[in-house]
Amino acid sequence: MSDSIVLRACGLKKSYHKDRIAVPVLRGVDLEVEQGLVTALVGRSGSGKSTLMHLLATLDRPDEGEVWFQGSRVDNASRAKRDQFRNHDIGVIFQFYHLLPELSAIENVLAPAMIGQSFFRYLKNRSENRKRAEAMLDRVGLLHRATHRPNEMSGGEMQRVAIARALMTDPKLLLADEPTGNLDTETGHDILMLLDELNRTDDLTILMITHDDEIAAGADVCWRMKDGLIEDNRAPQAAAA
Ligand SMILES: Nc1ncnc2c1ncn2[C@@H]1O[C@H](COP(=O)(O)OP(=O)(O)OP(=O)(O)O)[C@@H](O)[C@H]1O
Repeated sequence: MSDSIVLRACGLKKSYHKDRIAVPVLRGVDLEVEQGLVTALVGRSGSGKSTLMHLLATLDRPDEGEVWFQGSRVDNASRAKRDQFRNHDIGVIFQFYHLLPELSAIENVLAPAMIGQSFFRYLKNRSENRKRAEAMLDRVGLLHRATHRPNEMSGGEMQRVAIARALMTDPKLLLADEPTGNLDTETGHDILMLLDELNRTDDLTILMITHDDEIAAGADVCWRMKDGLIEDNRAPQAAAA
């Protein structure tokens, strides 16, 4: 794998089963994500984008094919290696934020540190973890909402908390599944600006799933998906045309 490719999918296939009948959703997907770029994966609803993202994040396993991260195969790695990959190497954000409703903003941001470290290590690093969580909330402009719970925040604020949480472990790659899909146009634009800034200033590599051609047009690279296959990979402006 070339050094500049952070994540690569080769020949990914996935079917869901309904009444013992296999429904193919991914039919042999090849995809590459280049270091330092914002890559868009664009396709219509039902084309298989979220299924693919789950496989890339090792939240689910492919029926066939491979997922490689920085030269190591992750789809069939040991549970410990997949945990390491999910908890440290990548950050994931979703359309509906997936925040824990009982926890405040800062507790949500701290959650990956709690999951990724042993209990005793977490206790030992408690003040360091807290400082990092505060810094991440500050990074997304929400330190003043640290003690607020999700039901006391707007959609845009919840997505910022989710981004801060994803940044907590200093990931090399951010996977974003329709990050603006639940937001009004202006708030969605603010979130895209924040992601763009994280890419440019913090050198965060981003793979963003979207059904919106206009959003894809803002990416450095655009992969277009149709019916469980990558249709093409071209400059985003051309893809949006
Ligand atoms: N757990 C499941 N069981 C059965 N079928 C599923 C399951 N998850 C997804 N599917 C089907 O797989 C296909 C692809 O779904 P997926 O969510 O990956 O598409 P998508 O491109 O992300 O769509 P959207 O933009 O609407 O989220 C759809 O036809 C969906 O109905």
